[in-house]
Amino acid sequence: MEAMEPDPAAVGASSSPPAASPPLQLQPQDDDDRGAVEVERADPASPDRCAAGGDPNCAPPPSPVSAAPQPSPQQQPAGEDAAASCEVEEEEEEQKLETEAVPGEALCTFMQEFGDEGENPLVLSPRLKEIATPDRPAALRFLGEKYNNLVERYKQQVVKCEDECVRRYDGLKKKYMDECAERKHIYNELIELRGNIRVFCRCRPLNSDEVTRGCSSVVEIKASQETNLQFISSEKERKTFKFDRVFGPEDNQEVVFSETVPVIRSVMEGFNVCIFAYGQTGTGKTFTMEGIPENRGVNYRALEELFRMSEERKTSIAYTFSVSILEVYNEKIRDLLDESNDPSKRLDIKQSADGTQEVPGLIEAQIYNIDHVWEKLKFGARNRSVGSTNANELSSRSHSLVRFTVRSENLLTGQSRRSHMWMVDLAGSERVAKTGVEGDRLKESQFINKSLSSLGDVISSLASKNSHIPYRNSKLTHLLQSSLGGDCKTLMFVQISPSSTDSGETLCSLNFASRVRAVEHGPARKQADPAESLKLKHMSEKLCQKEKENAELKVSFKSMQLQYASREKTLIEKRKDAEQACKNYQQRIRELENELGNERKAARDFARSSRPPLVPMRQRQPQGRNNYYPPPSGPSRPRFSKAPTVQNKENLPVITNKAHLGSDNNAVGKARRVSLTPVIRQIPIQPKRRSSLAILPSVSEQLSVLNEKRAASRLSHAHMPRRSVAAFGSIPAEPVAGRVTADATPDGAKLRRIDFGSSSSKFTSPPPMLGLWSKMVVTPQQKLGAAPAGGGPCNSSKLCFSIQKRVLVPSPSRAKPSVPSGMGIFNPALREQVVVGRAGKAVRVVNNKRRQSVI
Ligand SMILES: Nc1ncnc2c1ncn2[C@@H]1O[C@H](COP(=O)(O)OP(=O)(O)OP(=O)(O)O)[C@@H](O)[C@H]1O
Repeated sequence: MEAMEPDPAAVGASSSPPAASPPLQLQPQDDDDRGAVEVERADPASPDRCAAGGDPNCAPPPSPVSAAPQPSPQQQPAGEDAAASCEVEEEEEEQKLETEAVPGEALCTFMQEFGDEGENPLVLSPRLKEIATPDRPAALRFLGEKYNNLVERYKQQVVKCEDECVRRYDGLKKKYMDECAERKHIYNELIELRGNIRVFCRCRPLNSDEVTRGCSSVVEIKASQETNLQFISSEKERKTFKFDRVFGPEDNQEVVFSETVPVIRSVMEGFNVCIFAYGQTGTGKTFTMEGIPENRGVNYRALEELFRMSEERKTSIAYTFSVSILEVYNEKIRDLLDESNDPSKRLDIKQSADGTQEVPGLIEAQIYNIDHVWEKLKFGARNRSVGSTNANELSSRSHSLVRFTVRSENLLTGQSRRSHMWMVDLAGSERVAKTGVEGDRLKESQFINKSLSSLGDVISSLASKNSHIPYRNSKLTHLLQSSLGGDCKTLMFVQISPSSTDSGETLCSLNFASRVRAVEHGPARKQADPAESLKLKHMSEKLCQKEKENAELKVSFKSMQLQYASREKTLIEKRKDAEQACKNYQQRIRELENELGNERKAARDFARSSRPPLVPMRQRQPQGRNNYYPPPSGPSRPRFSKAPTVQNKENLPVITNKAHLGSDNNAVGKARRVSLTPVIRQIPIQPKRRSSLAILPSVSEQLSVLNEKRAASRLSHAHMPRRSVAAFGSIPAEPVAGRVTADATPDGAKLRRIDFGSSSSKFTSPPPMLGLWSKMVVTPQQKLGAAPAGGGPCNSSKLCFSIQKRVLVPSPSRAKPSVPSGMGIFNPALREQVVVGRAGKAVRVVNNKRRQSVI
């Protein structure tokens, strides 16, 4: 037989199993096996403990033959005694026996087969019997290792699966919770939209008395179905009721409150809320609403929650709370916070302006913290009418109502709200016969049943949407009017007993609750503070008024806009016309200026050619000092607006009337320094001028006017530059007073013949200087009334006057008139002379003989 060397790696691997998995302790299948296991335990470090087959770390176990130490002849002691040689022989014999009895081939085959194919040790374990006894321990060790590895692998797989399962479970659970929350949220929204009264059903546990009596439960509530309840009317018959939430006997106060809290929170948002408990006597109405000191009910927890919320929101909303507690006992309202407990005090229900029911005179106590409110609740509970009945030791004999008022003011918007939360613990419906009441208790029961019956009627009417709801049939329904059919959120607890002895009442209560649940009273709405509402009402009225005014103003504004638009259009057109006219005028002015320039030029030329002779030398001033020149004989004479005043001259000559009128012309020579030379000044041409020739006085008028104005006489154009401009600048195109000729000169010489041609009617200003000058030179015959050749006597004299006004040098104010009115005409000395100009005391005359001279 070929000896098998032990593989150190296989040995190491087999000798050190994973720490996490203790080696499987195999139970021996029979005595042989047990012996093998014992061998295994006795020699744990045996090199035979190796794996083979599929395990690469395991090599086939060494053959027992090869593994067994072979005693060499040299190792044997020579000359030992007989006993020692005997022992050795025995050992050798045993080893020989073992080697011969256990062939290692079967084990190797087993291991190979198992290692190659066998995954499941149990499949091959029956083959252990085929293996000879000496090989069994090794086979068992091998199998044990295999088991251990497998178990380890399974364990890892299980852990992995567990992790996976936990993860999936958590995900599914979260999804489920989310779905539930979503469903509840949607359902609540639906309920709010439909305005249903929410109904929670709570079933109390069987009490000790019922248990003792062996009463069974007629109610079945499945934990998985939170909204369903099954009423077992008989063994075969079950009736299912559906409510918004069903609480079983095991549900405690916290669970109940956690479902109630969303409704309670609404009161902080400004909704009116009403929570009431209904049910047979002794079913736990007071327990749910008030609770017991060690296990508080909805009232106390709700107020606690409201105070907590107010504290949480105090930065944005300021809340104030007040509480009123009353009871309806035998159809009378009693104020439970009234310390005087005056029985004569009568309280009644009145409808307020905003349509809600109020109890005037009801005490409304301000509360500031939860301890304070708890005191008030305790005080009210102490005053409540309770009595003992067969059904309940402390049976409520009245309907108890706690009204919690929340006033809020939004600190950011200033909006105020006032909302109520009613918490009602109704008296229990009871069967008189069952409760065994009489006397006062019987009377109480009758009142209780009557008011509960009224409540049932109201609910029925609401459910069937009757037009008339009999709220006023009882104090209870009248008080709860706005809660049952109004715009508040209503929550009803229907309390039931599970006992089979109360099955009739339980069924009644469940039917009633189902009807209540079907009532739709429209969606709730937020309540405003009545004072605030009044203020808002006034404001809205004012707003309406203002809106009306605004609308009227808008209409008038629109019409005005239209008016302005049309006026603007007209004005624009007018302005365009005016601009056009102005342009025309300017064009015309330019034309006239050109004409004037031409005429001036012609006049200058003409004057140069036909200048009148000067006066004799003796009468003339020295040439160097005489600055007087006769006026030009034509329109080319330069324009002047202001002649130098006489006052500005030195050696003002004093010309007396005598001198002036005398025949001696020497006196005239003294006015030598008076300059009559006109100052040339460019005067802008004004387009629009009034015609000075439009109205001219007659000769007599001229003279009188001249006398009157003589004291302040100045050249008219000096004072009225516009007139002078008009006189010299505006030349009518058409002759104003017929064709003007210069035939009226003393010698009949024709100075100038002016034909104005056509002209605009707007330019009917005085004729130009040329024309005027021709008029100025008047013959004595003309003075005496002869009609001039051009325009007749009147026109001639007018022209003369005009020319005097415009051309004459202004005389100083102190100077006396040089020519008295009319004197020049009738004085024989001056008959031949015609005054044509005056400068102070100097008078320019035209002499028949000398033509022109200065006196
Ligand atoms: N869910 C509950 N868990 C434990 N005990 C309860 C529960 N409900 C009611 N009880 C107990 O049942 C008894 C009667 O309850 P309770 O006085 O509240 O009934 P009730 O409906 O108010 O009766 P009544 O109409 O006569 O006033 C009390 O002792 C109360 O502790």
